[in-house]
Amino acid sequence: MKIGIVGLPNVGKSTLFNALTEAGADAENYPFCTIDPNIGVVPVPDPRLDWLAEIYEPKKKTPTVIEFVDIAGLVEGASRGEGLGNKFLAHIREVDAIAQVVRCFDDKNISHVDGDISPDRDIDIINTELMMADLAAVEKRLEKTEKQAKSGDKIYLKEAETLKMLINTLEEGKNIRQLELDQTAKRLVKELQLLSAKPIIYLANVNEDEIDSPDNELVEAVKIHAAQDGAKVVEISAKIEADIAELDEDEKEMFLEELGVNESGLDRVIKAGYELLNLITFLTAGEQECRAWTVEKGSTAPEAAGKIHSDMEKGFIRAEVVSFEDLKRVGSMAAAREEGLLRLEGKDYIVQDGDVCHFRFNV
Ligand SMILES: Nc1ncnc2c1ncn2[C@@H]1O[C@H](COP(=O)(O)OP(=O)(O)OP(=O)(O)O)[C@@H](O)[C@H]1O
Ligand SMILES: [Mg+2]
Repeated sequence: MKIGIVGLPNVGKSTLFNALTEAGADAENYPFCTIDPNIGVVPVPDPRLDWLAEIYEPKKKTPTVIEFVDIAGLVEGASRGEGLGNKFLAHIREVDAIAQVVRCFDDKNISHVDGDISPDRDIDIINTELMMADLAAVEKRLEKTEKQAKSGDKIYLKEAETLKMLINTLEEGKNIRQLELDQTAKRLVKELQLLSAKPIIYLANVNEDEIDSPDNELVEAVKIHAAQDGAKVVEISAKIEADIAELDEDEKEMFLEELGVNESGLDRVIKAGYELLNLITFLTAGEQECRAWTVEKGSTAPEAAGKIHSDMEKGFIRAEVVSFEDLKRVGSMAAAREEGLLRLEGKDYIVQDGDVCHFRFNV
């Protein structure tokens, strides 16, 4: 699951990306790897996993991860090929969700491609480029579909009708994500990898000394825009995050305390990204390893087991499940069992966020 960091040039995308991946490199035990200089694997912070590791004292503690992709800056006209636009847009097609970095910091030494600091205009430029790229993709597909529809085949007629609806939406300047999609539309959006259909969060990148300061007009502008898009805003200062990422754990805590925050901006970005991807976490615990795993919301117990090993899914018998909250309240797995909090669940069980699972299976 990948999140693309998108925005105009010089808005702080790489600074944020470096902070995210730098922080990841320090994560205990996690076999951190940079797949590509522009793709970073980032551990998802989870206090539940920390608690389990304290109780079990396992040899290994393994967080779950998401990937961030640092995409080069888009400029106005990207969808017409300006500034290597087509290549960068192709990178965005590959990601599952978009984090749009919006410049809200002021620094005369760092030039803005369009002159002054204006979150509203910047968001419009980026979203317009994404919509234009979508429009081109949909129009191209419509040409093909219209030829196929000449046969009178209902599937193609319906497809053409849907494509026209998508074109209308884009021409009105609306993102595809704002639409309710039927099956045909869903299929087409997926096949065409439409950019304006991807889930989005906005990251308001503010000056170091303005983090969480009230009445920041620039951040307000981002919030208004995001609300129209049904999206969340996370306020960060990529610059501070880059500095924090270089500290060791103790220094980090002291620094955050001084700033009066209990969670780094990076953690907020990672969590928001995780939610955006419609993912939940289940946990496994034992003396060998305590681990957090990712599944899509709505996954069944065998599907979750399959994340661990395909044999576990194929030979699934049942899952022993206790919710993390219950487990923490009673303090141990033995106590959870005694109090009847450890449930036996079958193959239709829908895994819930925070379930601590043990799978029984046959090979
Ligand atoms: N919150 C901030 N406050 C002050 N300066 C910042 C902030 N965030 C980033 N910068 C600075 O802005 C400059 C541009 O940042 P960066 O290289 O990360 O931009 P970018 O979006 O990756 O640009 P490009 O699209 O060209 O790759 C850097 O000098 C960086 O230190
Ligand atoms: Mg960059």
